[in-house]
Amino acid sequence: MTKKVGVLALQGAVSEHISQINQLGGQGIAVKTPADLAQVQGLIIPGGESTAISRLIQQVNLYEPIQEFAKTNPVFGTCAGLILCGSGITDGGEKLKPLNLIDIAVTRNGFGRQVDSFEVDLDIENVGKAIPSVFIRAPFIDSVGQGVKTLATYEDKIVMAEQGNVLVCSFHPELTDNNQVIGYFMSKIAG
Ligand SMILES: NC(=O)CC[C@H](N)C(=O)O
Repeated sequence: MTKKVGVLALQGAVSEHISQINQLGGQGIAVKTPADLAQVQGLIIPGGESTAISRLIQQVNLYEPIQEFAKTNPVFGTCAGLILCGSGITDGGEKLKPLNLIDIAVTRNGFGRQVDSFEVDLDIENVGKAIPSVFIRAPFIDSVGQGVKTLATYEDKIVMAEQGNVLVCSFHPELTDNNQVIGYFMSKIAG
């Protein structure tokens, strides 16, 4: 059966995720409402601007539905989506209500102060070696709680992790031709 994979489509990098999902044999679906969410078996929260996405999640009444969804279905937060899936923001101050799906504390724009955007090859546990990864004003994970597994680091910073159904990464897996990271997420969705 074709896996229906939602991409939260309120703001940010939506279409590139949908085309990778489709290339991998799934059906990518833009999720804008709780009714859309009810149709999918996994959800990607994409990169973009985390405070804007946070505000929109609350406006369209998706905050609790996403939390419920994540109890039984895989969720993948990329870049701004990682910030939203986390449980706290170390550098604080911003009006952002994280979804608390994975026990990580995050620094926003962690690499952004040094250089805005860069590409590196990462060795990612469970996924593969030398995976091209694009970082754009990317956050990093400062600390992980018990039960969170680190999958990749860059310059000693945690940039990819998972806890049960919930996967997060600092970079944009949809922006290269390599689809192994999104393929890994799709393997977590029951067939
Ligand atoms: N590429 C991205 O998603 C950037 C995230 C952005 N810096 C934020 O904090 O929301």
